[in-house]
Amino acid sequence: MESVTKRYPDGTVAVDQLSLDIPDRAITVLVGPSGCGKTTTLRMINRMVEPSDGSILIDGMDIRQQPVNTLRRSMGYVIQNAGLFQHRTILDNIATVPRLLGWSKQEARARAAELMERVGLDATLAKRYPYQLSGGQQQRVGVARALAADPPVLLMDEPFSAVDPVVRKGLQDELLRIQDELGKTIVFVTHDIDEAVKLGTMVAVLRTGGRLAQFSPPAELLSAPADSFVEDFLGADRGIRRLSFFPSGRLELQTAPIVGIDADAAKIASRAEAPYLLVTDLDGKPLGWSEPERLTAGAIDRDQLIDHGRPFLPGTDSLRTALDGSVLSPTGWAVAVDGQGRAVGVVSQQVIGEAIRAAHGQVAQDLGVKAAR
Ligand SMILES: Nc1ncnc2c1ncn2[C@@H]1O[C@H](COP(=O)(O)OP(=O)(O)OP(=O)(O)O)[C@@H](O)[C@H]1O
Repeated sequence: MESVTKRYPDGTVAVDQLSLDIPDRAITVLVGPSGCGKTTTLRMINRMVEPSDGSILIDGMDIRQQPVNTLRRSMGYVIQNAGLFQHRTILDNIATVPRLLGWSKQEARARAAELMERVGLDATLAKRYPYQLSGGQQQRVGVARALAADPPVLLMDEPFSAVDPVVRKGLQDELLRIQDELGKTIVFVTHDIDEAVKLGTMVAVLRTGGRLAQFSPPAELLSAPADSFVEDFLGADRGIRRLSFFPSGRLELQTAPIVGIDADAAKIASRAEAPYLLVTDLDGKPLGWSEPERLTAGAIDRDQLIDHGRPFLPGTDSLRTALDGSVLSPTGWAVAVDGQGRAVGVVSQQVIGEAIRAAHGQVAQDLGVKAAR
């Protein structure tokens, strides 16, 4: 987008000289307060709204150089409340665009069935009508319909705003999974900064009047908000949320404080220096903490153990999850597990704190290098 401005006939400037370099095969999120011009920006990309000034290029070509129908066919469009055709079955809703493109009914329905599976909809829903589906299921249908003709670009306007937080999280995870498989160029509008940070490869924060406040990867947004508007918009627990982008894989784990529930007296005695021991079942899965002097060899009482909090997977989970585990555990130690849930080590809040400080230092250094360039 090159200096794109939209002035509506009544004089409202919805978007003001917006320039954005939207990366392909990634998710770019437009976020900002109500009325800041997000929807207008999105609709200018598929020419539902024409810019008053500036130009929009895709792969270097001005979008005005091709017929509007050709342009729109290359772009799936998903809106809040899915916007499904109420009188068509789910399968036919999804098959709409392939049918418009001249596919046979059979081909279009086969494609629709494939997409239902891809977006996590059970095949038994195919014959139902939209009103017979939950809000979350309807949104999945909306996504499947937008993907039906396999467009390279997907425009999504607050697609998950109308569903409850749990369903919303499921839809977000599903979108990330689908994106991993399909690699579309997605422009996603939301007013929810957490959604933006979770989904975006790049996040454009807009302020009222359609002006760009910041355009950054989410980790950078959280680390270095451009000004007080962005900082306020990011909210109070920015520091904690930022930890989601720091990996936990390099945390130094201790294995000495781990003992099996069948541990004998000698073993318990050999570990007595640790303030707490993590007791595991015979498969190695964590059961809880205990102070070594409280453990009776051969007869460890599960009911006496202290809750071990939520374990984390080193390498997969972030430092935020590790810290959360340590905060939830009354001992202040977090438990690391493998994919099977077996304890592979434990780590203290102090060590996590050191890792956080090191990660902050690294980010500051990276940002410094970038600023100097
Ligand atoms: N057709 C129109 N005519 C005049 N003004 C309009 C028109 N459409 C939108 N606007 C105005 O343009 C501004 C931006 O609207 P837009 O819908 O793009 O914002 P938004 O960021 O998507 O808002 P929301 O989060 O509330 O959906 C608002 O002030 C809005 O009132």
